[in-house]
Amino acid sequence: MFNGEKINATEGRAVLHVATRAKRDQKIIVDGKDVVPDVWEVLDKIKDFSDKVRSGEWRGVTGKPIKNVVAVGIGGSFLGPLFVHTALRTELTAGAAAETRRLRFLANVDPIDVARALDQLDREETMVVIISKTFTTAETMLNARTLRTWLTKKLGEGAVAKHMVAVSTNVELVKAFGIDPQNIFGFWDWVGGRYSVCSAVGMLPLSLQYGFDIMEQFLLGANDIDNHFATAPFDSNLPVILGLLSVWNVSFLGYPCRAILPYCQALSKLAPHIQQVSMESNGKGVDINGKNLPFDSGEMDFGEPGTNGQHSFYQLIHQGRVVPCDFIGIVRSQQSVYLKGEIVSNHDELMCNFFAQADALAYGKSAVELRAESVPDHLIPHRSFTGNRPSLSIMLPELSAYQVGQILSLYEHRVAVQGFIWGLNSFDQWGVELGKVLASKVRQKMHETRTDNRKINSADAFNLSTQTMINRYLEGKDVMKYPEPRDVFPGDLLKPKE
Ligand SMILES: O=P(O)(O)OC[C@H]1O[C@H](O)[C@H](O)[C@@H](O)[C@@H]1O
Repeated sequence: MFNGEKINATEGRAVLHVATRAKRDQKIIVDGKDVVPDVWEVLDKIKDFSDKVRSGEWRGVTGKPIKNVVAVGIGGSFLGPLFVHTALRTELTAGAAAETRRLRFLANVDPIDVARALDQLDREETMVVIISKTFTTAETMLNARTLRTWLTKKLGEGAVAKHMVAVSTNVELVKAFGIDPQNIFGFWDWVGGRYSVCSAVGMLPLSLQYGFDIMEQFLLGANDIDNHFATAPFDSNLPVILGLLSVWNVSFLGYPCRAILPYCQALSKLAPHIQQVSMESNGKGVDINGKNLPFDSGEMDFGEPGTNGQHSFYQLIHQGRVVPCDFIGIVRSQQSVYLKGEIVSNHDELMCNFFAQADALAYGKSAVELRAESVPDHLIPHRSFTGNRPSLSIMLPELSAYQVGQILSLYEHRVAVQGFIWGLNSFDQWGVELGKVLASKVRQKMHETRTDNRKINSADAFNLSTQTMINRYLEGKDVMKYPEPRDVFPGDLLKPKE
């Protein structure tokens, strides 16, 4: 991976997200060329651009400074940046740097997400960053067209140059969309979408919100774990140890789930991000050579911050199925509350739970202990805990941009280790294609039926259940035939004043 070899064999690509956070003086070679200067050319451009926007030198088309950013993207062009943004919002330095600025994300093609992303935003003070590696993803492109209309309807066509920028590897399509080539922030096909948060995908919107200097700390944290992964002996190499533990739990003990349980609200979007990193990478049916795997690969990830999860699904984890858990705790919290009269601070209280849960899973509670507590015999089976349930705990000294970069890199490399051991390609994602193709067919038929004012029939060649479902959907619409497009935004309906 680090040598720039094309280990993503099915797409003929190198896998070098580590280059996106390389230090200026590192050398990383792809096809005989050092790519680190290219990485820094884009990072320097991001610094320059974000400084201009944040200082108010860059203004919107009506002369107002830009205060809000809407980042439009989905999958890897959304989850990583959302994770980092959520992690930094309440960190004191980052929070102060963001002042009154707002960063929103628009991922889903659902118009409800449009309404929520745009709620309360003044177009004159808003910049839209379209993030798409391919610039062909259907959801992102419709959302990009939607926001272009939202801007130009009120501010005129000139708004695009001042209020829309893009992050993509596909410069030609971005230009065709109408975005000024100067306002394109590039990256490369050797950065996988789900591994792209350290490229312009994350660095541009997050630098606009927090400033480049803070985001550079995030890159340094990721780079620190990259170096550790590349150089530390296996018996003290964190991604290797974590990856081996996962393979042991999944393939040897037969526990295919993993719960990611940060005792830190700022890490509430870690699990959704790692779901993509892990499940899109290692959820494969064949090995690197295309042969059926003789075992189930991948793990099913889910998670919620502690202590919320304790009051929800921990019941199953303690007494039902065995689910290996990752507990993540922080020594010094981003925020502090300590009330008079309480015996511990609020963060200590949170961490007491962090320590308690791992113990409860490991040691459980036996019938003997329950009897000693005078629990009635008939309740003893219900109140017993088997113990011997695996978990691991990671504790970080604090959670600032640097540690956020460390956690990101730790999980990315752990997933790669698992994929290497399972012998599969962790860097392609052919499994997402079929649904996209079928959605295109449905889109075409939906257009035809609603234009021709007719229902789906057997000639449309859907299976009977899909045909029935689509027709039931069409019956429920106010009008079958399409009304004239109105360019009305859900946000407009929510906020008629603007
Ligand atoms: O960045 P984009 O090209 O728009 O891709 C966004 C997402 O789309 C696909 O469905 C892939 O499965 C993801 O890996 C990718 O992150």
